[in-house]
Amino acid sequence: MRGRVSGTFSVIHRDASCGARLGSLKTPHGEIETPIFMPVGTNATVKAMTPEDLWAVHAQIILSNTYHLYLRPGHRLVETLGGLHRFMNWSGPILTDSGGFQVFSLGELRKISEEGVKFQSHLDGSYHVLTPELSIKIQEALGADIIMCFDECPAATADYDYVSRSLEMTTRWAKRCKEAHSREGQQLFGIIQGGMHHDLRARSLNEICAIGFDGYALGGLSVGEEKEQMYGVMESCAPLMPQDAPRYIMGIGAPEDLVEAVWHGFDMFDCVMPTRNARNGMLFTSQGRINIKAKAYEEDGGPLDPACGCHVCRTYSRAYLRHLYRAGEILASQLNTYHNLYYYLDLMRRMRGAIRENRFTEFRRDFYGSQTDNHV
Ligand SMILES: CNc1nc2c(CCNCC3CCCCC3)c3nc(N)[nH]c(=O)c3cc2[nH]1
Ligand SMILES: [Zn+2]
Repeated sequence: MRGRVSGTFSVIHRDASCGARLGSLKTPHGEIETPIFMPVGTNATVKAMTPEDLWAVHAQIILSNTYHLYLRPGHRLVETLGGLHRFMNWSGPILTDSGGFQVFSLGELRKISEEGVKFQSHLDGSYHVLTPELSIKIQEALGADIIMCFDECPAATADYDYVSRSLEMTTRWAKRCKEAHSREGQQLFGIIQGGMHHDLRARSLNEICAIGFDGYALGGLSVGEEKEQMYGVMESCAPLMPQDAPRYIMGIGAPEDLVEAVWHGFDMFDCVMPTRNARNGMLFTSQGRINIKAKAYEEDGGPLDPACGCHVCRTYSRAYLRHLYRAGEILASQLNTYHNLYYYLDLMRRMRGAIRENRFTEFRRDFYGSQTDNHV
């Protein structure tokens, strides 16, 4: 099975007790230490965070998206203005998703064919056709450091035959993406589908790896399946994936999912949870998740998370954060997002430390013990 195409990723250290590994991924905009969480920046912004805030919470790489930026403001405009890095003033690495998943989760009417996906914009109802070639052209115009193949992510309810036929089309699309990709220095990752069926996953994995990409993603997860199903796919796919290429699981996940995936040997993750939950007052802490709007915090002068070293936890009280949230203040989104991203990125930093010291299995056991998930 062919490994990666370019030599930008290296495994620095493996924890002998499990699949966890420490890696380094070089990009034109800097080097990424893995395992790493990638904050999601849908419309060329990580909502409620300035680039300075992102550096302060130790973000290394952020995500943006073909679907959103193609529809607004348009990828050619972003290209004319110097590309996405210049446009949003983010000088670190950027990864863009290929848009297929968003067409299915956001677009209104959509029709899938061998050519690509015809859809109606969720913004103004205009009709568009997104093809593998156009997706690659958009991502090249945006100037991301890592771009994704255009794929189909079947619904969790799709039956075996549908998933089987879909992965075959995703493989044909992956070949077209690799053909269409010509931007030097920009890495292209392949996406493995196959639903929750281990035989289909192995087939997709072998087909995608045979084409050869700079990195490999597990798609088709975190679409409403049971955790056991998600973990089962991780467990069966990790050993089959090239050892010396980055492994990215798309759309994952909750903190416990990240710990599980790193334990199995995955390197890169993205999820809207830390940013979206922050705006809804759902905050992650060393003792589990808390709902800051709860009355229990009305007179709580203590820090959000005593174990967190972030600016928010060193400066504001839970009572103040609750007040801001109930008052609908913009600052509530800013401070809550800042903390949640700091928590996620600090969790990744602590996992990297545990791998480096060969104690990741203990880290995983202690982590599950700490998350009382009190949901107050
Ligand atoms: C949430 N669960 C989930 N997400 C998936 C995603 C999206 C990953 N996040 C991308 C960001 C989303 C917000 C805008 C910026 C890009 C998936 N993407 C692709 N291409 N294929 C999947 O199978 C695929 C599967 C996914 N499952
Ligand atoms: Zn904090």
